Amino acid sequence: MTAQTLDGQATAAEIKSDLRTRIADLKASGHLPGLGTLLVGEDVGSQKYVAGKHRDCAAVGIASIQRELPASASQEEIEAVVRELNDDPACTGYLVQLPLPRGIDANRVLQLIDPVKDADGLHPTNLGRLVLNEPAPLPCTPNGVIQLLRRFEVPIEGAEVVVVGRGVTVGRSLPLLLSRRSENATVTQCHTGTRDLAAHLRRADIVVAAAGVPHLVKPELVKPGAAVLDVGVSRDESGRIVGDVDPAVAEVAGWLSPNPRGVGPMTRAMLLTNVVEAAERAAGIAR
Ligand SMILES: Nc1nc2c(c(=O)[nH]1)N[C@@H](CN(C=O)c1ccc(C(=O)N[C@@H](CCC(=O)O)C(=O)O)cc1)CN2
Repeated sequence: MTAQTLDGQATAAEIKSDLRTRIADLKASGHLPGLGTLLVGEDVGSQKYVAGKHRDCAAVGIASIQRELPASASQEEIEAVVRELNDDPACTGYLVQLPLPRGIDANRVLQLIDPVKDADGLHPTNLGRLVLNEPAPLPCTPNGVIQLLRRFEVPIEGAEVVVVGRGVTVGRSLPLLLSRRSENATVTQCHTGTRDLAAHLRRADIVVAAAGVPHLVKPELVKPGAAVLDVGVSRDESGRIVGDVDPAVAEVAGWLSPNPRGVGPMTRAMLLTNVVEAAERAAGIAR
């Protein structure tokens, strides 16, 4: 068997093309969406991701507001920029790029973001809304995973899903999304405390690997025909991405997301979607 590729790059391009029309409608009604980013420090990966987000904005017609601080910035300096972005009317949605430098209380920073402008869906109010099943901006990578599964018609209803990882941006909220009535999956969350990861993986219909452990998911751990999504990002000596999934899994799986060009571009497409939806809400445009 050779797995069907869950092509995130192509899917994200389709989503962006749909968003262009909505952005044109917003602009025609005098509402210009603007995405703000705050990048603290010089992490090369984070710089790349933020640059990609602004490239996407330029491509679809969203205005960009880029704020940067050095790695030495204090908690107070970071919080001051967050307050500025809250008050800036040109910035209709924004995010603070994670991770923040060591010593910074990221939760305090996230809590300061105006929930209405939370483009990442990571503000505690919006995560709480997700728990309560109320409308809220959805966390970008988890929503990107769901959209990729839906668009490639991977059966989710009733599926046994294993999510490996419990980080703030993916692992914590993905099980919440997958277990909503609209998805109806049965989800097992695995992490470093899981006693027999192999046993969980072998019975999964869908595996989402977001542990940050290179090639953690090997072909012999995957049920034939399963869908496998590779979210993990590690880098080799030359800076190339090494995912959580051994590429040889393609010989066993029914679907496999490449890495790069799988879930990463979908994360960015979902961010743009959140910005457009927030601008539409502000403009009173119902969808
Ligand atoms: N505030 C946030 N911080 C972080 C998030 C997040 O959703 N919000 N997620 C990750 C990083 N991330 C988004 O910020 C992200 C990761 C990967 C990509 C992407 O497009 N990757 C490309 C490859 C790019 C490369 O060559 O390095 C791909 O997969 O094809 C976009 C965004 C942590 N921080």
